[in-house]
Amino acid sequence: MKIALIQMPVVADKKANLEQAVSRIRDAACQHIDMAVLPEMFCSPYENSQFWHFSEPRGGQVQQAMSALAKELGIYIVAGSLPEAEGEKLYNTSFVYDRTGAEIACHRKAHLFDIDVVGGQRFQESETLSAGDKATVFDTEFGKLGLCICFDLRFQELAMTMGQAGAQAIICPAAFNMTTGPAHWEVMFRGRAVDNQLYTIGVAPARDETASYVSYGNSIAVDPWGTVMCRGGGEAETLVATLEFEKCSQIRQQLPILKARQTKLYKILN
Ligand SMILES: NC(=O)CC(=O)C(=O)O
Repeated sequence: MKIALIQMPVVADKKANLEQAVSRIRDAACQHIDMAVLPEMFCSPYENSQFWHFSEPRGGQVQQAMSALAKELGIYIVAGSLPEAEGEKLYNTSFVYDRTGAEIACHRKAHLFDIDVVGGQRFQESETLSAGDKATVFDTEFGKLGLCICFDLRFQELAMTMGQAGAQAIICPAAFNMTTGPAHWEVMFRGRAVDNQLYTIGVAPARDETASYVSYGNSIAVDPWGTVMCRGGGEAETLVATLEFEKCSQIRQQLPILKARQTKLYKILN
C-alpha cells in the first residue's frame, strides 16, 4: 500500500487550506498512491478561538470536497481532522473516504490535548472541544487500519485496542509542537509500532513560526520493526511510504510478544 503523507501549511483561511490540500493530493496522486493522509486540523488554525469559526457540520463543504476528490482520483483519503460541529458540541474529527468517495470511517479525538508544560507549551482543547468515545478501525483491500488523532496515540491502551482489532497500521493525523515534538514525537511513533508490531503513520502541518501554536512538522512513517521509513522536517513537503503488511505477520511470528502477553500478571495484588 503506497501512502502519501501530506505535510501542508495551514493558514487562517479555510478556502485556501482546502485548495492547498486538494492541490497537494492531486500532485501526490501522480505517484500512483493508494492513500493520502492530511494533518490534524488541516483547514483551521490550531487555536481554541478559531475552532467554531472554522467548523462545519457532518457532510459539510470540506468533507464533500474530500469525498469528491477521493472518487475522482480513485484513492483513499484520510482527511486529517477538522472541527466538526454537532449541536452545541464541537469535535476534532477525522473522516476517511474510499476509492468511490464513500465515507468509510470517522474518528472523534478521544483524548483531549490538555497540557501545561512549565516554560513550554500550554493548550487546553477541552475549553472548546468535546471528546469522542470510541476506538476506530476500518477495512481496505490491503487489510485493516486503525485511526486516531495526535494526543490519542500517547495512550498505548488505545493503540493496543486497534492492534487487537486487526489493525496493521495506525494512521494518525497530528500536530505536536516545539515543546513536545523534539522530546516525544519520534519515540512515540516508534514505541507504538514496536509494542504493537504494526506500522504507524503521523502527518502534521508544516511549521509556521508566526502561528500562535507552532507545529513541529516531522511527518513520519515507522515500520513494525520500529525503523523510521521516512521523516520530514519543518517545511511543507509530501513524503511517500510503501507499507508491506506481510511484514507485520512475519515480525509477529519471529518475535511473538503479542502472543506471549501474560495478561493476568498486569495488576498489583495487595
Ligand atoms: N495536537 C495534539 O494533540 C498535540 C499532542 O498530542 C502533543 O503531545 O503535543
